[in-house]
This record gives sequence, C-alpha cells and structure tokens, in this order.
Amino acid sequence: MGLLKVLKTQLLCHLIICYVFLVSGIIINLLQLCTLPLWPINKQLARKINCRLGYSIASQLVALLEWWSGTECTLYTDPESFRLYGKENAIVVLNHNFEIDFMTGWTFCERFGVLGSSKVLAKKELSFVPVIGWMWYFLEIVFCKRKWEEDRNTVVQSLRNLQDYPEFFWFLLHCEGTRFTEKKHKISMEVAEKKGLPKLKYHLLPRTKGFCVTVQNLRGKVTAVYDSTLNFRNNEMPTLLGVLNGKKYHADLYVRRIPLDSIPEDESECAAWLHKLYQEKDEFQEHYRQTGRFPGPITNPPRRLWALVNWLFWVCVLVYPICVLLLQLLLSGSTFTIVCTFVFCLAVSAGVRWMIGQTEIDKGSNYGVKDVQMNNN
Ligand SMILES: CC/C=C\C/C=C\C/C=C\C/C=C\C/C=C\C/C=C\CCC(=O)SCCNC(=O)CCNC(=O)[C@H](O)C(C)(C)COP(=O)(O)OP(=O)(O)OC[C@H]1O[C@@H](n2cnc3c(N)ncnc32)[C@H](O)[C@@H]1OP(=O)(O)O
Ligand SMILES: CCCCCCCC/C=C\CCCCCCCC(=O)OC[C@@H](O)COP(=O)(O)O
Repeated sequence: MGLLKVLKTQLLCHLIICYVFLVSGIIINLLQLCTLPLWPINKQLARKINCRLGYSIASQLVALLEWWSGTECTLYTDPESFRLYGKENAIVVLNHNFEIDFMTGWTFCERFGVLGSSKVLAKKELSFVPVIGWMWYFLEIVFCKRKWEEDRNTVVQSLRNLQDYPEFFWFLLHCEGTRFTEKKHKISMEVAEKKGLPKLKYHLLPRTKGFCVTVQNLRGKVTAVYDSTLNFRNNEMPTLLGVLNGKKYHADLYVRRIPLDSIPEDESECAAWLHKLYQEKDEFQEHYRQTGRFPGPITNPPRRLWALVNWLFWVCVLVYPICVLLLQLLLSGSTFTIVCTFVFCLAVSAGVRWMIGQTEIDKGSNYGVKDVQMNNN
C-alpha cells in the first residue's frame, strides 16, 4: 500500500498519465472533427457520437479522481429527487470555490450517466485550451466573454440550440462568475451593500443575467434547477496536482431539486429569486462549517467501472508504442534526434503544466476585481 502511494507521486507516472490524456485527447478531437460532414445530414446522430467521444476524454479526469486518488464523493439529497437524477434535463447552480470543482461535478455526472452530454456556461478563454476546450466546441458548450453586451446574442442563440438536444443533460452555472478569493469577496460585498442586498459569507454575489437567460431559454426543455453546494472535508483546498500525486480528498455535495416551474418568469423577480437562493446556500455552508455535514439524508451513488475501463483502454493503446519509439530513438545513436526529442518532450510537459495552471485559483482572472474598479472610476 505504502509503495503504491510512493509510486503515485513519481514524475514518470505523471508523465505517462499526461501523455495518455494529451494523445488520446488529440485523437478524439480529430475524430470529432471527422463528424463535421455528418452535422448537416444527421445532426442528432452527430450529437450522440460527440457525446460518446467527449465522454472518452472527460472520464479520464473522473478516473483520475475516483480511481487514482481514491477521492470519495458523498451526496446529500432527498431520495425522491435522487430517483430523477440522470433522467431529466436540469440546470445545476454550483458554488465556485475549488480548483477541482469541475472534476467533482463531472464525477457526479458520470455516476448518473450524463457525463458525455454535460454542459456549462464557460468563460471564452477555456475554448482555447487544447483537448478540453476543443472537445467543448463539438459538445455545444455555451461560451461567454463575461461582457453582457457582447454575450447576450451568442449566449441566447447557443441556449436555444439546446432545445432539441437528443440526450439528457445537466447545464452547469457558476453564477458567481469567477472563483472565490478574499479580494473578490470583499469587492463583491461592497457591490452587495450598494445594491442593498444582504452580505454573503461564503459566496461572491451571484451575477443574475446568465441564470435568468438560461431559465428563460431552456424552459420547456429543462424540468428542474439542482441547487448544489460543494465542500471538502477537513477544510481541504484540493488541487489537480494533489489529485495527480494520488492525494485522497472527500467531497460533500448537497443538492436540492427545485422544479423549474416555481422560478419566476419576470427578469427582476428571477434575479431576486437567485439572490435569495445564494443566501440559503450561504446558510448551508455555515451549517457545514458548524457541524461538518450538510442537512438531509446521505445517498451515495456508487462509482462506475466505465471511466476506469476507458482509461485503461487508452493506456494499453498508447503506452506500448511510445516505449518502442523511445527505445528506437535511443538505439539510433543520433545525438541530434535524441536532443530534439528531449526538447519536444520538455515543450509538451510545459504545455500540460500550462493546462493544469488553468485550474489554479492563484493564476485566475481579474474578473470581479477589474470591472468594479472600472465602474468606480
Ligand atoms: C445530482 C448532482 C448534481 C450536481 C452535480 C454538479 C455539477 C455537475 C454539472 C455539470 C458539469 C458540467 C461541466 C463541468 C465542467 C467544467 C466546468 C468548468 C468551468 C467553467 C466555469 C466557468 O468558466 S465560470 C465563468 C463563466 N461563467 C459565468 O460567468 C456564469 C455566470 N455569469 C453570468 O451569468 C453573467 O451574468 C454573464 C457572464 C452572462 C454576463 O456577465 P457580465 O459581467 O458581463 O454582466 P452582469 O450583468 O452579469 O454583471 C454586471 C452586474 O454585476 C454587478 N457587479 C459588478 N461587479 C460585481 C461583482 N464584483 N460582484 C457581483 N456583482 C457585480 C454589476 O453591478 C451589474 O449589476 P446589474 O444589477 O446591473 O445586473
Ligand atoms: C487524466 C489526467 C490528465 C492530467 C492532465 C490534465 C491537464 C489539464 C486538463 C484540463 C485543464 C483545463 C480544465 C478547464 C476547466 C477549469 C474550470 C475552471 O475552474 O475555470 C475557471 C473559471 O470557471 C473561472 O475562472 P477565474 O476564476 O475567473 O479565473
């Protein structure tokens, strides 16, 4: 057991995992590209194929979390709602505090069978991230520049396109718009004060436009909002590098199913509804801080084997050829070729490190800091 723990911290293992992710990801991106001619002929088939291809990429990160790091995911929700998860379209409203909340979200998607079709309102910058950003293009992910005047039309159009989506999907909204930092929290609470809204302790003030427009445009297609509040045990702040090193975390997710019909249609009422929801979420976080758990019964959805099987498949397909290639290179005796290969590997490692950097809060955007300063000027 101890040996396995040490093995998981070894650079060579990380290089192999990243190599498999990158190469399989690029192969899948190319396969997704091949589905382009199918879109005008049979759009629904093209979408279904892309869901399966997307699954093959996203589930590798799920496998890393579930099987490599052994992270546990506990769900607090009522059994009646539980029965509907994965069997309807839903809008998921989730707090945005953690570097791996996207992986945790994906893990719950996997457990309820909606991983390939899961959607998010994501910042535009993520569409340029190799593998994941490119995959998202084919999964009809909705991107925003976080500048409402520029986003309005594209976001509405992308949401409308989902009206005839052929698979059940969860549409994720981080209404805070950016990850929690002390600085962003302080500024957003100044905004709350100016607007006469109650202060939040654990959340940034939610941005309401994206939520209202999503509810408006997915009405009739989506049946519920899943109000989801995530936390990690022992005040842990998990990181992707921690997961890669095999560190085990314990995620707790509290989900309340709210029928979409109960959400006001009028925009200002809808915005007020969301502000109230975040005040409730804040209370749930306070409850967690005080008691170490969320309210409600625990129902643990089991991890499924598919993510692991998919990962092992790619490991088997890709590790042998790279070993043969490296051996042939070493045996070739050409210093130039060996140096070039070494430099190439270094460049690729730097690229993967940059991708991991996209998940790091320290390297996050100035959104929620800059705009207020500009508004104040
Ligand atoms: C059973 C299991 C259940 C659940 C399982 C959990 C999850 C699984 C589900 C799905 C998984 C799917 C995918 C997961 C994979 C990957 C996800 C990864 C990450 C991507 C996430 C992101 O990229 S987050 C960033 C992008 N997204 C968003 O920003 C969304 C939220 N934002 C909005 O909705 C915005 O409204 C907007 C982006 C549409 C537009 O933003 P903009 O800033 O231009 O305009 P706004 O009008 O909203 O803002 C101006 C108003 O805000 C006030 N203001 C100013 N400064 C601040 C401040 N600092 N804080 C708060 N408010 C501020 C300002 O005064 C304006 O007020 P008005 O009154 O005039 O509106
Ligand atoms: C199988 C294991 C492979 C290991 C190698 C992994 C390489 C990295 C993979 C993917 C990196 C890109 C993931 C993108 C998802 C990040 C989501 C996110 O949290 O974005 C932040 C955004 O909401 C708000 O940004 P800011 O807080 O405003 O800034």
